[in-house]
Amino acid sequence: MGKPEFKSPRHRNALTKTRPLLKAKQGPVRSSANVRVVVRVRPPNERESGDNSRHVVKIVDDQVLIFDPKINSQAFFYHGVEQKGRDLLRKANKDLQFMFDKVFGYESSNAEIFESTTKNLINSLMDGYNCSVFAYGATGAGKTYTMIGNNDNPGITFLTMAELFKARENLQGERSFELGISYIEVYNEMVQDLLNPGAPLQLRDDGRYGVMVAGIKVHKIDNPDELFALLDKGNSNRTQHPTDANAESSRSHAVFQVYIQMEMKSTREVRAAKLSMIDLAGSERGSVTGYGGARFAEGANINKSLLALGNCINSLADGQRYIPYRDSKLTRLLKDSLGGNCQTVMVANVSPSSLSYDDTYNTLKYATRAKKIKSDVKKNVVNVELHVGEYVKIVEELKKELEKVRMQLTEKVSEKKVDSKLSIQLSKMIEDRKRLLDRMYNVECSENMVVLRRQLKEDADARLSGLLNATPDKEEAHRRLGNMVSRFHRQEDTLKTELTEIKLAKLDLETKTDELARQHPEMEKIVELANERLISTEKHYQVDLMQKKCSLLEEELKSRANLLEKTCKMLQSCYLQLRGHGFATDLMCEEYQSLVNHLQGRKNITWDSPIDSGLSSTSSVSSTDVEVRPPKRKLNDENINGLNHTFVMEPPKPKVKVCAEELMAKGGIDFLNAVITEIFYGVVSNLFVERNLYKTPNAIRKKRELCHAIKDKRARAVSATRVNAADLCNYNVPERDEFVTIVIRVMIKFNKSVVIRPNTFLMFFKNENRKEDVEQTRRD
Ligand SMILES: Nc1ncnc2c1ncn2[C@@H]1O[C@H](COP(=O)(O)OP(=O)(O)OP(=O)(O)O)[C@@H](O)[C@H]1O
Repeated sequence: MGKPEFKSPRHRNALTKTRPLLKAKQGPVRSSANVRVVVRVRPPNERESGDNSRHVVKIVDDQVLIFDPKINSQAFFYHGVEQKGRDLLRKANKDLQFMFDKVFGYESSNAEIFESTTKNLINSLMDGYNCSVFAYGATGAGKTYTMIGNNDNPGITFLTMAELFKARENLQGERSFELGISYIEVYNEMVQDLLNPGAPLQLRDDGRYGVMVAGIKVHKIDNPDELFALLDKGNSNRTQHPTDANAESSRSHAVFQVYIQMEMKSTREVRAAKLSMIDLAGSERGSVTGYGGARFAEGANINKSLLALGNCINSLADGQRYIPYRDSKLTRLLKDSLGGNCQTVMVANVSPSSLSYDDTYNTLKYATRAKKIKSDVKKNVVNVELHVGEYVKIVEELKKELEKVRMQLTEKVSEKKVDSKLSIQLSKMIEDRKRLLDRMYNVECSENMVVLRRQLKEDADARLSGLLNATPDKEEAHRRLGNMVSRFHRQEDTLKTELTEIKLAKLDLETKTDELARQHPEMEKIVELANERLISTEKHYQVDLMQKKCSLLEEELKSRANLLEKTCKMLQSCYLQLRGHGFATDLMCEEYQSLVNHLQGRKNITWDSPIDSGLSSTSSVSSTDVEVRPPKRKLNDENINGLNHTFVMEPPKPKVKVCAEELMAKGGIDFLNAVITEIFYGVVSNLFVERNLYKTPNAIRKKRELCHAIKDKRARAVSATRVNAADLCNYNVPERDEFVTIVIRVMIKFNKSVVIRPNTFLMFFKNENRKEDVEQTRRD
């Protein structure tokens, strides 16, 4: 499609204004554009070629013509003398110059007209702009010839439609087309469907689509043949009557409309455009028609509508707000084409002959006025069809979305049901676990109490065995206690079995609960919470159980304390009586004293052997073993009054004497070292604890040092090849007396006497003060 040949500055402006619109992607985009006006001067017909007429239109160039130009007339002679002035008897030439967008002369073909007018409209149509072309002119001026033409010279309607199909073919890859046509005529102010002749149709104003022909049928066309067939059909139905001016005069205004809908395949943008091609009825003066009656009325109506058209054009050209479209059916129909949303081309057809002087003059005047009309052009990108299409699509999508949401909702609901089921299941499991826990606690309580009672009964039986002689009473008591113990045992067994079952069931439920949480992570938190609660409850039960056991033991302790008190009182009484009567043996006294010591929390210290005389020598240390005895204290009679008084008794003889050599013989030097080291390590720790030394920072430091020293020793001992007891003195003990105490405690703890050679022992006491102590001890 070629570039439009706009030459006038005005139309160049119009073009530059219009071009960006064509590139616009989204619509509607508005702009104003002038009506493009071209004038076609048809060749004079036979009648006009006679002597009685002259040419009143002179085409200067392709845009300018002169109406009624001055004629270089032959010399005017008066009385044989050539006169300088004009012939005053003749009418003066108007010699009016008209300028149009294009002026076509006699030789111009319809194809040329098409090239300069409607061909460019195809681009606009493809961009979604409404376009209209109407042929204006007097009867016989060549309107129908221009619009319809003939077989040899098809009119611009055919050519435009052919171009439209060509464009459709070119653009079919990128967009889909739908084409429809309607063909109507306005005859005597009645609208007829030329493709389906019948009753007159009514015009309706539609707020959205403008003026609509009610009941008009739009024929879908797919190819040019269909179109041309319909066009032929419509033309044949058009009202024609011969007039003086035209033997085949069209007595109606014919409106051929093409509806184009395009959908962009890539963007799915829908564009719609309407092309209106109007062949107006010819204007004529009543005097010209030469007819009266029906033809005259017909002409009057034509003139009326054309007059209304002229008024509309004038109003539009003057920029008035009110345009009298409603004055005629024709102007109502052309409302869109003239001042509406339309790119309009007006082809003004004129006869060159002076026989149509006034008609031509009027046509040229109207055409000039029409040039001033500015139409409000907008691209129909977003149009009804698009909305409908979009809405259908949106509705479809919304339906899908709704369905999806419904599905999700259903799933959610079912999920919620599952959740609810799971919750119920979980709650039941947790309740069961709680019930089991309660039962377990009760059974465990019973079992613990039974065990404790059974143990107490066994203790009682043991005590009883020591207290009673082998008498029937003892046997009876023993039998009774034995029965009770047996009963407790049975109860224990039953309870233990029950407890095992409960624990298994509880474990099973716990596993199930954990499994449930694993399968349904959303339940994990709930399960975790429930577990924590159950654990808390279980701990609470355990504490409760311990308290019960403590209570029972406390009662037992009280009972035993009571028993012990009675026993001690009785023992003391017996002992004192025996002693008073001189029946108390040494052993008895010793045991009594041991008991008293025991009750006081004191322990005996057993020394290996008496220190021999050699120990008196401070300068030399004999190699003889020594037994260090605690100072022997005399029985203090003043202190005999109660057990809480101290009795000084001979320490019992050591039961076992194991010398270092024996230890070595048993396990070797390493074993001896290990034993001693471990003993020391443990004893040191215990010592500090027992003496509450750990409470002071100084003691803690000492303990640490001591422990480190022992550790070092242990480390050294492992690698030592030869160690003896003398190495004991090498310990870096901060305070010697502490160390002495340690050694003593080792002996007590193991209930053994470690034979320490005097020289070894004395090495600890190099200090003179300590040596004195030792000597004093030895003396004692
Ligand atoms: N450019 C032209 N070249 C040759 N013949 C033409 C041309 N224009 C018109 N004619 C002829 O002039 C006659 C009248 O033309 P036409 O029927 O097109 O006039 P009209 O304006 O439609 O008249 P009416 O309004 O009465 O229908 C026709 O016979 C037509 O063939």
